[in-house]
Amino acid sequence: MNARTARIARGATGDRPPAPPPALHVEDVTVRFAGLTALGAVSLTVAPGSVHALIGPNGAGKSTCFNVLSGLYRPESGRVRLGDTELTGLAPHRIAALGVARTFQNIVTTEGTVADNLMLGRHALSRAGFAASALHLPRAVREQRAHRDRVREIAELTGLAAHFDTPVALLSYGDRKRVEFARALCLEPRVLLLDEPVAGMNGAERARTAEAIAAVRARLGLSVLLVEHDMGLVMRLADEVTVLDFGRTLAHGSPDEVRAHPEVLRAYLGVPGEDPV
Ligand SMILES: Nc1ncnc2c1ncn2[C@@H]1O[C@H](COP(=O)(O)OP(=O)(O)OP(=O)(O)O)[C@@H](O)[C@H]1O
Repeated sequence: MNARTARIARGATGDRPPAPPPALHVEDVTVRFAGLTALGAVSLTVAPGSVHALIGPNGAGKSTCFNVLSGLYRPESGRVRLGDTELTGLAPHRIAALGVARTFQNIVTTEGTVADNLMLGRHALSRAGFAASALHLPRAVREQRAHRDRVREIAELTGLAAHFDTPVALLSYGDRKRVEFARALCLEPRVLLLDEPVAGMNGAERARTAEAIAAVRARLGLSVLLVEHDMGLVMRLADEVTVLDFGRTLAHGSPDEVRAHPEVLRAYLGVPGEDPV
């Protein structure tokens, strides 16, 4: 295990507070689908260590923006940068390796225990190699143990410790969705893209997930870009909010500024002067 892997296996934080991640810059990004402008010169910056929410009505372009950031779509024009590192046009696994991890709206986890699923999230960080692991060489055994310790810490941070050895198929919907969240964290990202993390959850599950996001942000110091329709959650967690509508930036500011913005009220409710939250 080299020094970097050892640090990651121990945990990104160690005893010292984590170094702040670089800012994530989206600059004038345009994506078109057969003439439809899904994103028209959209710009936003996720400040280091902040929670930035991306909101907007259905079809506004939020998922398209996530797909550009995670490398699934290549923009027609514009750039994405993590600090000085160009992410535009890189393959998804390269972007993940540079520290930008994402979750998806739909649950994909159905097999294995919570621990198994979180260990899968460590795969990209594993240095020992298949042969060394299969032969149980001491180096590989040490690395596996360090990864498992870290995975247990992440399970604690995300409220999954009690379910660590439980098959995911036996978990509630909310817990399974939180396994996806925890698995993305197992990559030790510097920026986490959360796509509707509480969609379909009941009130108690939403509260647990909101707590987990706040805990992760406070303890790991990473930046979060959050797409979510639950305005209560957005207003509670976000430092900054960008509002998209028909692929354009409608408003940007603090949750309070955005909540009072007349264009936002119009886009959400079709009437001025009412609160969307
Ligand atoms: N692969 C695609 N091919 C064609 N059109 C697409 C594609 N993906 C998205 N669009 C269109 O681009 C626009 C933006 O869609 P997008 O899914 O990004 O919106 P959204 O804000 O994420 O919506 P929702 O809240 O419903 O998920 C929509 O008009 C959508 O129909």
